[in-house]
Amino acid sequence: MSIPFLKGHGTENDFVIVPDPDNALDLTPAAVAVLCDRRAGIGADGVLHVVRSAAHPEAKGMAADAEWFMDYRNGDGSIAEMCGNGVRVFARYLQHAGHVTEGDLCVATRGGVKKVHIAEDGDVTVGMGRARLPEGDVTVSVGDRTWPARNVNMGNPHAVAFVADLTDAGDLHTPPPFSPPSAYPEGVNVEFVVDRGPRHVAMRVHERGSGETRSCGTGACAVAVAAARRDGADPTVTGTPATYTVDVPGGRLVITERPGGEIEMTGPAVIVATGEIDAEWLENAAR
Ligand SMILES: N[C@@H](CCC[C@H](N)C(=O)O)C(=O)O
Repeated sequence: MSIPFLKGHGTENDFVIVPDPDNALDLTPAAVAVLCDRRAGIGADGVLHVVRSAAHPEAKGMAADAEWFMDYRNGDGSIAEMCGNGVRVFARYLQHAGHVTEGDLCVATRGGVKKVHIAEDGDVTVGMGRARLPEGDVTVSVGDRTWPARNVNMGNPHAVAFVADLTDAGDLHTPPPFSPPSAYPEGVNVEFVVDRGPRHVAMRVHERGSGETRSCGTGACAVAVAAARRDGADPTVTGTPATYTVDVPGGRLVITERPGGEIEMTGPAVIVATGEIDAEWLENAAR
């Protein structure tokens, strides 16, 4: 028996996409981890499990507003509240599969219903909601160097540190330690950021549950908000939108914070392959 899958990415944040409209698959954390394994499996930063909202216990309540639920999983099998690049790739999959056409649609996520726009030029824009900026001093470290970090919550937690050079972040193979240890009881995504020009920054990220990735959409939004506040821009106070260009190792994202605080993220989303997973292999490998 085989399980259809697709492979896609958004600014090289890559995903195995598993269409499962009726939520019939038992996609255990171990199964997700082997699918994402870059040597023993297909390889990806995470899995986008595509389920009809009405068929998923966590999404039933959103079914009237969004037909499809993005059941996102990190590469280690853990669950995250939200994945910004994932939503763009999810929308591209829905278009690829003929479930939607260009234009506006809604996607249910654990972070609520997200409005998406698929543009003619190939870019996909997602309404990411508002950022929360919990108070509290946090630091992140690499080796014997430590930086203050801004706490930004985009539905999932981020610690944003401005550094002099992106190589300061080291190899990012392991999660950068943060302090105080109680700051993120459920772990955190850590972004290291440098300035590239006016309202233009570049970042690297260590993602909770996936390691260093080539891009993180929620991370880019957190970085844009942290940079705006550092630069004295707060659209929720001034009523003037703030747009930041955020370069990631895998490409470029454009983030706009609107006067009401709503954040929009625009970037590419690509389907690169379709295939079949050997169900017997998956069952054995995930034991
Ligand atoms: N790559 C994602 C974020 C995925 C979730 C994250 N690793 C977490 O655990 O919070 C994005 O594009 O936002």
